Amino acid sequence: TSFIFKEVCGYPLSIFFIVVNEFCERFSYYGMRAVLVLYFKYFLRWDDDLATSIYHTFVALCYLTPILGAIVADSWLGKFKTIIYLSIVYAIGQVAMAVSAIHDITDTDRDGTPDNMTFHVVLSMVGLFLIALGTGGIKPCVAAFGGDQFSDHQDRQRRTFFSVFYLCINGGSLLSTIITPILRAQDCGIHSQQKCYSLAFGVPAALMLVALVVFIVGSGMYYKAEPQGNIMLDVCKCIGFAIKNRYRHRSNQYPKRQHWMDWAEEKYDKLLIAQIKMVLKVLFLYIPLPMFWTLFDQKGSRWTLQATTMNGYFGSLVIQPDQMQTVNPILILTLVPIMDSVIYPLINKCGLNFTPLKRMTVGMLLAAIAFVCAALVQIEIDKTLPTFPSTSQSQLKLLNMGSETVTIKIFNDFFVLQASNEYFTFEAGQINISVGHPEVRNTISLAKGQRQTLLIPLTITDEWLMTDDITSKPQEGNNAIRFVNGMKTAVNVSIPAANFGLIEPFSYSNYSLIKNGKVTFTLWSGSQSCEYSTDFGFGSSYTFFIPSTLVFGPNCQESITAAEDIKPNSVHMALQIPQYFFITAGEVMFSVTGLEFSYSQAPSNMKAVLQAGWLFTVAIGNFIVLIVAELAKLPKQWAEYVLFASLLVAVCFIFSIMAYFYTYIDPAEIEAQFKKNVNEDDEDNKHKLQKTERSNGKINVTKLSYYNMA
Ligand SMILES: CC(C)C[C@H](NC(=O)[C@@H](N)CC(C)C)C(=O)O
Repeated sequence: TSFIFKEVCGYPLSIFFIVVNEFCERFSYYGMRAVLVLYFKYFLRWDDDLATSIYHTFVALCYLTPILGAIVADSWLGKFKTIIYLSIVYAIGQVAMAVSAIHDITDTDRDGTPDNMTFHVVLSMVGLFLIALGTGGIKPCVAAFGGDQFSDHQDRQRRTFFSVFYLCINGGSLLSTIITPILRAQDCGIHSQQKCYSLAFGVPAALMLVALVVFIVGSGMYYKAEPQGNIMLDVCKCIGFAIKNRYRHRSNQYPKRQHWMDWAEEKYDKLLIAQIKMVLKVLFLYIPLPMFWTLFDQKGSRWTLQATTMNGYFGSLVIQPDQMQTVNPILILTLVPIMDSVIYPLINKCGLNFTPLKRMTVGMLLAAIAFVCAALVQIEIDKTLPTFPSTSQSQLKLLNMGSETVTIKIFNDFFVLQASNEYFTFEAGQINISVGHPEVRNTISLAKGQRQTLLIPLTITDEWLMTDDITSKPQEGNNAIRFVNGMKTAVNVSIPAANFGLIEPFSYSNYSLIKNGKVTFTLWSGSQSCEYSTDFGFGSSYTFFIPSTLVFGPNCQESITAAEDIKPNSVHMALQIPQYFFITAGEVMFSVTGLEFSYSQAPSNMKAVLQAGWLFTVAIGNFIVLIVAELAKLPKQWAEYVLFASLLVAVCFIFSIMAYFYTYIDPAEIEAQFKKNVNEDDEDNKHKLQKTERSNGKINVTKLSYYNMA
């Protein structure tokens, strides 16, 4: 096909449109993904489990659909048309998501909640399906289409293109993951103001349209390789025939052939057989690769959970656990240029031959180191976690509402207490407690595996109360707060984000989860009020005690006491930076190199197919996380991190052996030789092929005979 070829600084101008398209597309994808779980939870009102499973199913689908897109591109429509058509599907999906998030559409009673939830659920599921089809479908095509724009002698420029392409992915995703949560937090609506999910999905939809328009604008400048028929069908038939033919000739009387695919020679073109050999060789090399993604993708799950047990105060700046993930794209934006312009040239200068497969091996090792760092951080966190009771133990603390001294007697031991801020652990199911003079004795039954607080009333002859306390760290860095009312009148406690309700005299509220930062509680009793302000960190639990002596008014703050049930997180989130650094350095060496490697080693008619194969390793990696975590069920999180690191080191060892035996090829050169010799006698071919050997990870033409068996 004809196209206008323009070059800027040695690079085809067309790639400008491709990288801008990728930037906008990744903005659209990651921006939508950033608010998706919250949309499920707060708009569609799904529970956490359903929201999480649908989210992961969607992400997995996004890495399975590339196979479909690649087959359509390489066998039928070509990459250009596939990108256009699937981008339209993608944009429709994004628009469907934005529309599904407009609550006013079905809010007939105008109370701010949709009245026909089925409409919103169905529309958003259709939207997500179209997005998965679009984003996955175009992904292998865009990268391969970008690679196609370079001619055979532009190896260096093509490598730089893949680095810039990766920068755009991360630039787009970084911006959108910052912007869309801000948009979501705005209020919008026609009849009532609600959180603006429609805007948070609408902006990614607009960016996808921009991506499409930018791609179309560059249309006249692209080199568009024509698809060569239904290549995937030919490949399958050819492989099937080779296997059948080999089986038919299994007896020793038939001479062996160099490669099992050579058994297809009777029926299939030698060029096709050679191309299939190239693809199979690379796909074989891919087998160990999912393990890298298994570790890589735990940034969003295990590492974020780890961050929820850490302290996110960076001076006056507070970093939320899930925001730590943005460290990855930020580091990508700095590490890719450093690697390309400093580290790799330096390694070359030292005379080391740092081939793509060696880079990928080092990338895997760096990811394993990242997990060792994560394990070390986890050990530090574990030291600060409270010891919760085992199933045979009970824990008890006391809250003495009066001023009498409390004496606990267990067998022959005595404790003299006003109140206990610490939990006592008991193996016994019952304990005797004596209080005051004259003594009031009580036998308390303890609940196994539980933490409880014994509330000793002001008048000790009144009924004693036992509360069930929290037995795990509050989720997502929240703080679990409750109030005990020691007054003779009911008290209402509220903060702007939560209402603890009316707490009856000598009673207590349920726990409420509140975010970190400064919080002011307002206590009401009749027309009297009291304001109590305090600062919360991450992951703590407190029981606030309102004493009978509380005097409402400006100085009431001092009378209220806080019992710390669970200490706030003390290990700082900054300690996660080394693990992020190593995993991102690993990503640059593994993923950027792998992207380029998959392109450069693929035959011309199966470039997108190999890109899809590369992305398929990401999908498998995600499944392995689920399987290993489920099977291993290690009691300690740090042990699981060490297990994953060890598995990756083992896989890395296997990969390095496979890589050692891999010979780099130049598919274009091999294909050119075939085309040149197409009319010549096969026997002559063997001798005509040059036996030049260009190693250094580039091409080994002596291997041409391997692909060109006569
Ligand atoms: C193959 C993908 C996993 C690669 C790529 N992801 C990244 O570059 C990440 N560093 C982005 C980050 C925001 C998770 C992609 O194409 O999305």
